[in-house]
Amino acid sequence: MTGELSGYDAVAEARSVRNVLDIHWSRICSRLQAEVGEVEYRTWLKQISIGPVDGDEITLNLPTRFLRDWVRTQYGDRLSALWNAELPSIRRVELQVGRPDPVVEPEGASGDEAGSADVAPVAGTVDERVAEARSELSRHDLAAPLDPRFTFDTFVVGKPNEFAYACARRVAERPSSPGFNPLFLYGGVGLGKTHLMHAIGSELTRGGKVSVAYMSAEKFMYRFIAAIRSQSTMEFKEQLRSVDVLMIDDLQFLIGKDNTQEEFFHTFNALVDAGRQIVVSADKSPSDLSGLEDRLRTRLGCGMVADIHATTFELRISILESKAAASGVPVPAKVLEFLAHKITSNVRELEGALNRLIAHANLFGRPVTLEATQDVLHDILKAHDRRVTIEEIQRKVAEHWNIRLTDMSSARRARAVARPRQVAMYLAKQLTSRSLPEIGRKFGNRDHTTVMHAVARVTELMERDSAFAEDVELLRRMLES
Ligand SMILES: Nc1ncnc2c1ncn2[C@@H]1O[C@H](COP(=O)(O)OP(=O)(O)OP(=O)(O)O)[C@@H](O)[C@H]1O
Repeated sequence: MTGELSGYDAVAEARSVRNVLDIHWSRICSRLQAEVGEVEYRTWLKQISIGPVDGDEITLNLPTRFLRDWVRTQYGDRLSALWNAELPSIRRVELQVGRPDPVVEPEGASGDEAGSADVAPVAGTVDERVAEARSELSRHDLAAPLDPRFTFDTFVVGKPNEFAYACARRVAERPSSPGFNPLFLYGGVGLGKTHLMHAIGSELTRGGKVSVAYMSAEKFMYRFIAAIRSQSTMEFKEQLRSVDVLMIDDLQFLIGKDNTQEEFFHTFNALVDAGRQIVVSADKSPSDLSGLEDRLRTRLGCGMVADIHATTFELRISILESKAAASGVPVPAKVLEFLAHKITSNVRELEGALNRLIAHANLFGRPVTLEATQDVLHDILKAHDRRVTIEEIQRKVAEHWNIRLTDMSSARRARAVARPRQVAMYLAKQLTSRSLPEIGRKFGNRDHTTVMHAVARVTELMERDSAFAEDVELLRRMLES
């Protein structure tokens, strides 16, 4: 790679500005999907296409007037807020009845990067594009604003994230400490990387003495391309290199974007050499980010690398408890447990589900119950459907009554063990297509009549004892829905 971009590269990358809007839009769509659920999203929001940006306003098109009106009343504010969070220069969203903009092939684009996946064509002559880009660049702040909700206080710490949390705290207390620069946070989607970065930023800027620039890698690319188009790369570099702390989120986005990677590499070196702090997040560790330049990966890995592991049940419960308490709406422990069992993939989805429940409770003034939860979150829960296995049933039931998993197949007959075992057999009959003899075999080679007896006994007990019935019902819902 060379230090400067050729004119050809510059124009080619400049063409992707429109594509960058598409990228922002696809991120917004993912968020909306997580927030409102698959069904609502498909019914109302999927039909939106993005139109032009004019000043601080972006136009979104919908195919019919009815859809436009509905989306405007139901989601208008949320769409504006999400666009503003992605691109702070956008403050308003105009919803129109219309079709997507036709894509215009630019001059001189033939079989080059214009056809590649990350570069979409943009209309206009080079001069027009430069002028447009300049005004666009001047409208944007260097960095995205920090989200005041993402602080250390609101971050719930547990085993899976305690190391990353401790490293983030340390950087916020003493930036540029040896061994902690760069700080590289990595982990799966929605596990709190952005939250921790914003928390570091908020902590550091509190005194007003430290300048922090936080931006996503996409935004970094977008800014860089806009600078190239407006022939102001020097200003862009100077701006970036004047901050005390630079934080780049979702670095994996730069994979395959060689020119932007190169620019980032130079900025990175300039800042670290000047004793400034860098914080980077990605979905993988530096060594696993194949597609990033080797020298960049090496530099990224030479400070502190901290991973955020997948959440545990305990952490999910703590997060839900904390978010429910902050909302002021009482949410029964059983509902929190249910959610923490069902939605295990990422915290964003978990939070989205809880938010929907709370919004529903507020809107209709009804208490949150397990039944309401099943109803309101029907689509989300369905997306988390899985085939239930007997082993899973045994594990959940053993956990629930706090007995050893081996007791599911042991010969012990004490009631504390025998009753949960009967419940597990009952659930195996209800939730799987296994035959009675097959179920018996999984429970320490028991006879099919033992399973029949267990099913009858549990059914009878459920009729007599409502607390017991509720327990079994909760387990069934957790395993099944
Ligand atoms: N430990 C936690 N305590 C409280 N909230 C959390 C925690 N972990 C994640 N969250 C919340 O979950 C949501 C998603 O987190 P965040 O955006 O930080 O994830 P991410 O790891 O950056 O995801 P992505 O890979 O999509 O960029 C945020 O609203 C965040 O506040």
